Amino acid sequence: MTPALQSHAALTLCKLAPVIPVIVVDDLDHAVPLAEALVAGGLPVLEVTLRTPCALDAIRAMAAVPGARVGAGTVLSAHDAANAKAAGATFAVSPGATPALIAACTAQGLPLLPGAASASEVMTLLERGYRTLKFFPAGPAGGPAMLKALGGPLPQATFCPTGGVSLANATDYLSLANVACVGGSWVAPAKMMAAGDWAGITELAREAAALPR
Ligand SMILES: O=C[C@H](O)COP(=O)(O)O
Ligand SMILES: CC(=O)C(=O)O
Repeated sequence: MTPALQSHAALTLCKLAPVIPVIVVDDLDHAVPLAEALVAGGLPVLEVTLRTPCALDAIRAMAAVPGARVGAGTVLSAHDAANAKAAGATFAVSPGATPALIAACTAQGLPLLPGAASASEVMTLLERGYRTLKFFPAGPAGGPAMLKALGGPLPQATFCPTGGVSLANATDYLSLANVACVGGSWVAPAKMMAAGDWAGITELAREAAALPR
């Protein structure tokens, strides 16, 4: 799958909802109820970070939840990409990008949303054929002002800013012409997951899904 087709697939996913939840699953038992709660609230695209031992099993379980579009986050290597694909991930997200990761996702037909935080990184990914990018870490890298500035010379790149995005500032990003959606962990807080507050998470998802863009 060429990078151009990967970016097309990633953009389609980004357009499904204003927010992609960035999820850290510590307890496999949380995976299915969490996915159900987020989908019920209107957030079907879910990024499960490969940061915990049960992340791949969580992806496997969540991929079976009706309406869920489950991808892997923190995909750093060809090995991660292969594991994510085997677990049923339909897309991969990375904080940056490397030639090895790009080659693996291209070979395996796994749409990659690669991270970039500077004009040179964006230009390098555009050169490789990627037009849908993650802007990471969005807040520390300059926030909405930085993205707006990148949009001047590089309007062909569309972003999913992630890192320091919240309900309070999401609209500042979503109102930009070069932003398709935002990513954030605020819709799946560890405390609410530990408490099994799935109704509360559905409410957070509803608020996020209603954000204008
Ligand atoms: O590494 C962080 C993830 O990209 C999510 O960031 P966040 O917790 O600020 O939403
Ligand atoms: C932070 C990030 O980009 C990721 O975990 O994929």
